[in-house]
Amino acid sequence: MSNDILIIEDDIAFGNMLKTFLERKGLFVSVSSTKTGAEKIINSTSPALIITDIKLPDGSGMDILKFVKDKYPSIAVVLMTGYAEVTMAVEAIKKGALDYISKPFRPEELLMVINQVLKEKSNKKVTTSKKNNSPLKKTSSTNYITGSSEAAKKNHQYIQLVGPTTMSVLVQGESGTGKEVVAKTIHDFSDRKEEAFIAVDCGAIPKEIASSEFFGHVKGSFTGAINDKKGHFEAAHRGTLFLDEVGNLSYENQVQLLRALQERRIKPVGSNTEIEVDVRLISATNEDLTKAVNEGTFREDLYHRLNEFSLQIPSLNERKEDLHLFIEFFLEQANSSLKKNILGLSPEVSEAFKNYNWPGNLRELKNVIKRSVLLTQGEQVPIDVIPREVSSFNENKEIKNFNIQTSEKESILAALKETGYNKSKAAKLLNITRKTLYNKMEKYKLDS
Ligand SMILES: Nc1ncnc2c1ncn2[C@@H]1O[C@H](COP(=O)(O)OP(=O)(O)OP(=O)(O)O)[C@@H](O)[C@H]1O
Repeated sequence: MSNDILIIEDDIAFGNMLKTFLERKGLFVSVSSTKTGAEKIINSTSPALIITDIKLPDGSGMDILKFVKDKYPSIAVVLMTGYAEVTMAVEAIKKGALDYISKPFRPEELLMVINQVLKEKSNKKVTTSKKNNSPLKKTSSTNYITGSSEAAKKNHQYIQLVGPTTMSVLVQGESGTGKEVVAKTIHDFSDRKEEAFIAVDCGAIPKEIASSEFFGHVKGSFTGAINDKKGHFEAAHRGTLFLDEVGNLSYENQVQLLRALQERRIKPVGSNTEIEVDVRLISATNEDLTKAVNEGTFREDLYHRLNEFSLQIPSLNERKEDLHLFIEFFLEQANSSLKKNILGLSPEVSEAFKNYNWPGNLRELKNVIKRSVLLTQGEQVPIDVIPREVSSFNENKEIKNFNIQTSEKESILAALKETGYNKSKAAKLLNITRKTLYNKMEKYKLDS
């Protein structure tokens, strides 16, 4: 596969501007303004990375994502989203997009995302391509911080307890909450830590080639099997196999997986010889597997086999006490990778971060911090470099649930009264920014 980039953007001038900028940085770029044109380019050149707008004249970025995930799962997709489309971007990430970038953005920001994605692609978990037999890689060891919230402390305790056992662990949580990091930490607490930790993205494996991916194949066993290939089970022998997005496995693949786990033996496709494997299994899912079991799409026996111990990772919104720790940690990481020395967030940014609901969880926080560090000139991250969806989250939010007041106006009045007309305190009580409070007071003609 090439290192080419395909930009899909219906604003032709903008697409060409990005192309010129990226080509000056030494990248090979093609541009398409339609979905149909883009699909032709993908079929003929198989780029490494696709950057697509969400709205296209003959379809959407989500269609492109689906097309790529079905046909070329190893191509990375990044979405360019408008301000109002963030929820869709988060949905896209759940469906396999690697990242999104909110418009308007500066070309340097896009370049940073591209470099990050291309770097991650080369170290990333084992995803499979129909075209090339990518070598199995160990994922690099990750830096892990525990957090100080009750939920974080409890989970850490569980990780330490279950780590040294051979129990299968099912890690559940929303996308970007750190499930893979938790899986790697469990591995690091086990006496398998010197052996391989093989991470497999089950959502990226087409079901037709899943058995060859898991169990390997011998040369000539099917068209395209030009060499013997080791499967993930063999690669993880004596170590840990991490199955991410396990709920995405087809029913047939679930049966094969269960058999391998029960018998502790696998047979590569086209071979007559069985191989013994000793693998500790950790799986992750961001969907409710019990629901899938009830609906009959996920095998109950496999579910129990995977779930000898389960961990529920809270969303970032549910662990806001940990936010400052992660901010500091990601800030330090960004400073060191971008060779900058940003000391912290300005008070406005701190406030905005606290109020925002972080639908993409830790991954979103890490990305937002990295981009902000890149764009910050002074010592503190100013409000104008953070994405609009974060800085103005509250402005669009209806004020709800403050005590039992019925209308927004009544809620504001009650909060003002309660705080002796101290606007900062009232805004805090209402969970909005001071600026929003002023706007709302003006709207309702409340004296300040
Ligand atoms: N405890 C932690 N300490 C430090 N960094 C973390 C921690 N948890 C997660 N991260 C960082 O947050 C990002 C998302 O984490 P990770 O990929 O593990 O999430 P995930 O839940 O597996 O996501 P997905 O469901 O999309 O596969 C990664 O860049 C990771 O390094």
